[in-house]
Amino acid sequence: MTGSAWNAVSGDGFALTFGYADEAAYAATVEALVADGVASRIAGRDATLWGPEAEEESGKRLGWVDLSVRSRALVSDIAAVEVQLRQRGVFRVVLCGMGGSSLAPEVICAADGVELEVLDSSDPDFVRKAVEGKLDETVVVVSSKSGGTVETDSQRRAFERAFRDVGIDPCGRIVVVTDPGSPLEASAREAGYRVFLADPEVGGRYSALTAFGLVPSGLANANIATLLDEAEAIRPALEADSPDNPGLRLGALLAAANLAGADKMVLANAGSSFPGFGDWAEQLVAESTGKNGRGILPVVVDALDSPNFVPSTPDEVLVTFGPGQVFDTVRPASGWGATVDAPLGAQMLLWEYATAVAGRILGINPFDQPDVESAKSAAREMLDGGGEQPTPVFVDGPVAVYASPGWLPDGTATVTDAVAALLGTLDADHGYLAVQAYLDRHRDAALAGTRDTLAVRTGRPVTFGWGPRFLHSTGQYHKGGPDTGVYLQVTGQPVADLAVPDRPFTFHEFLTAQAVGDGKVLADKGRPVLRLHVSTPADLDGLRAELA
Ligand SMILES: O=P(O)(O)OC[C@H]1O[C@H](O)[C@H](O)[C@@H](O)[C@@H]1O
Repeated sequence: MTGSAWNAVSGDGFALTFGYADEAAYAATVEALVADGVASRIAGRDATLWGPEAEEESGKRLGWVDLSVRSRALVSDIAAVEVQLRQRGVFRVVLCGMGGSSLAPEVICAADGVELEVLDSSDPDFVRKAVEGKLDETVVVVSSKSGGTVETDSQRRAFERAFRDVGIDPCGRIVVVTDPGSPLEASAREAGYRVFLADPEVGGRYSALTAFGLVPSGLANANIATLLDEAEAIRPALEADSPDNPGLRLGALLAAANLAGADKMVLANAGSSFPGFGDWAEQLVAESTGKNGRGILPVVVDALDSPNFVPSTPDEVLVTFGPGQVFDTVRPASGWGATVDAPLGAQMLLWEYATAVAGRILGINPFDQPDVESAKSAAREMLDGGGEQPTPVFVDGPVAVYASPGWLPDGTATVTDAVAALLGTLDADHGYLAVQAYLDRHRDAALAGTRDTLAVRTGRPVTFGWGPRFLHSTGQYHKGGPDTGVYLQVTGQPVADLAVPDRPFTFHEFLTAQAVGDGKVLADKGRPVLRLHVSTPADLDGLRAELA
């Protein structure tokens, strides 16, 4: 790699390589971590590592370090339920849950090639399709750590109604995963549902190896014992106060690059069998570090030749997972890069360590999410009728255009000009564009291709997130991280709306309130937000062409 040093560490089941633009800064960072005994102190659940302000939260969030041992007992309990369900002809597993309560099982099941339907949406067309599936063969896992997430509660209500409508008692078909003492635990016990309690000392995005990751994956027949074995195999290396510790190395690299101005991490699959890992790591890194005006922005790309990876910008660290050795040919513009090769369970624990380490170096509490609540309360206000209903700035054919104040030139009258004006606000050195689509992520999947086209068009880092899924992942970074983002929201009319049983709002009203509420929080922070609202799902084709 031109202009940068290059190094490698490997051990039992893992191999990492690192490129760094500033070898001295990187080496000093690793040395300090070793001298301070950071790895063994994380393993020993030392809550003082992130400073006095973070201590209270850290004190109850370090239970993830030895889950590869403590979660063992769950494996047989889950297998017993799985066998019972299969004997009763129940083969379809649907998971209702947001963020940390669904991203891990999604990648675990995909890696194992087993079917798990993840319902992490409030889009009415998406929800309706899930509740109209083969209910006689369905078990629904309702996962929520807090037990108070409105999306998950609404999805549960929709399934309860759907089961009853076809004469199935939801009691034998709903399995709940939650923290002890949550409101969901109480209501689930009252309803007679099977309840798995998770470890309350593990935060959502670190919960892959708790009941949150294991119950839905195990019921879908993924090999969760192997996943725990993989994590257990790498644990000694991660707990060692050594410069060869891969968690220290990766955390130090991400933090040193960040301090040197490379504050975006472009993440790509280099031949691993778990391509969806990027979405899981995205939540872990973005929500853990994106706060107090700082942080690491994950930019998940589809392939090793995707724009932002090739070519990259000087503010990007390039990171791959899997055995591929792309840096033989690809040169990160920043000089900072890493390849991380390990099996899935090991990757998960390694990235958790690396994130906690990066948080310590950057002076960030990696266990809280102080800005997530703001979007939730703005959405609540909209639903209660307290929020001002937005009016479009103009309508161009099938697209109604909304803009936050202060950046759209007067007289703008076409989608083309509005998009060009938004992209024109991007800072050439540090700016990034976030595309946020509050749509049906299966039906409208082609829209995700706009990430690449807009990255080419702008020459800047571009992220793509489905709403409301991203609100529980990168949403924290967008609101709490550096003031460098510009935001393109895409919303639309559903084919048909759907009532949320026994609630005073429909799914589409809820989804709209989430988009408008989050847009308002971003706008209140002075960030440019453009919302394009299409009249029918078919109009998205035209919009895609417009964004190319
Ligand atoms: O599991 P739940 O309590 O329903 O939370 C689901 C998600 O909600 C919030 O958005 C948090 O920021 C996430 O970290 C969490 O994973």
